[in-house]
Amino acid sequence: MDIETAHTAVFGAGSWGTALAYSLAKAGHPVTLWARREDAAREIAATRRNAAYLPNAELPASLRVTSDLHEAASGASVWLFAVPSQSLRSVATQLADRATEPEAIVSVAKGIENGTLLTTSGVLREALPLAPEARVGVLYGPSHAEEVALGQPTSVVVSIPDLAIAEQVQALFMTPSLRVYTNTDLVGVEIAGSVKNVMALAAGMGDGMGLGDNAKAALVTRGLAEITSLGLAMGAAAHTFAGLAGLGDLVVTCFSKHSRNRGFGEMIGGGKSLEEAADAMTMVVEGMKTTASVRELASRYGIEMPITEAVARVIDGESAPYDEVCSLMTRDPKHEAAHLDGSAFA
Ligand SMILES: NC(=O)C1=CN([C@@H]2O[C@H](COP(=O)(O)OP(=O)(O)OC[C@H]3O[C@@H](n4cnc5c(N)ncnc54)[C@H](OP(=O)(O)O)[C@@H]3O)[C@@H](O)[C@H]2O)C=CC1
Ligand SMILES: O=C(CO)COP(=O)(O)O
Repeated sequence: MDIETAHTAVFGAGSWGTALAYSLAKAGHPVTLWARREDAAREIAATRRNAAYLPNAELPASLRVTSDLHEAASGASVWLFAVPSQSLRSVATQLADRATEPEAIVSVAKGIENGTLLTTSGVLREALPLAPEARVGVLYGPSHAEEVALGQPTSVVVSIPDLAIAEQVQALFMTPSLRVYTNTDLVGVEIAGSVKNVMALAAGMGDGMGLGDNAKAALVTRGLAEITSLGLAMGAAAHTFAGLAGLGDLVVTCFSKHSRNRGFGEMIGGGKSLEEAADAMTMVVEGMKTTASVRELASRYGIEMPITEAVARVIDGESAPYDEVCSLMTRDPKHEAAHLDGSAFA
């Protein structure tokens, strides 16, 4: 891939797809942004702004926008999927016939598909069977779109099985304000980046209930223990959970004012019903559906995930956030590193 001329198709014109398309275009790379609605594509193209999802970025004139999926894919060396994880399959399937064309296929959607329990690269491998598996991966890490659009320093990680391709994608996305690392532990990066949304819902509930910094620090730490134990059981490398997709993304999502997952949790913790909170959201809250998938994965791999269970019970309307805090605090005593020594949470 010639980094200077490589054309990227960004599928999904929400906040993250728009921010990444903006970053690439501003760096001088050819980019086409696909929006599923024709009116949205027309408005973005005409105003050079995505008023609904990322109003602060003025999109370069070079950035093409279309609602025609095949037009967006045409001639692209990199396919970047930026639609919600539960919609990824339906979008990718439409491109199945031409999946041999791109040199890299990258998901930035963070979630675990309901039913199949697949991570997003797994969904792409199934939806695009003609694509060589070594070219399919993810770009994850602590990266709120609003800050990327402002050029605030941000570091992310690209994970694609073929390291040479990962390094090309790394070079393509690198700018002075967007630093990209590589990591070949795809399952670890995806589990870390997806399960953190469950923890961010819990962090937000704590914020809504007025819990303090001690509680948030404990949640992040024990949340990371849960994520790590699930990831290790699924074959991930331990170092990933201390990296950008692990600790990095967990911290930013649990603390940031920009996080939709944390914000949604805050409304629930503050006493809003699930319906009221959903009505107040205009953007995707991935953790809501991913929680059910993570709960099933925990059961499949025999991993105890008490925070995930607590979030799932609140989402299912089986209990209230404060009751779950009390239950978590009064569980049986444990060794802090039980999840690392193979004895699991006996
Ligand atoms: N925002 C961020 O800072 C970051 C987001 N991510 C991840 O990126 C993914 C996308 O999130 P984000 O851009 O923030 O989401 P937004 O809620 O900002 O936008 C969602 C976008 O997806 C489109 N969309 C929704 N449903 C479908 C569908 N069924 N088919 C096709 N397109 C659809 C929406 O189109 P329409 O307007 O027509 O509904 C909209 O363009 C998520 O997995 C998220 O976790 C990752 C890192 C950072
Ligand atoms: O993944 C993200 C930041 O890295 C975005 O998180 P939210 O979806 O909670 O806003």
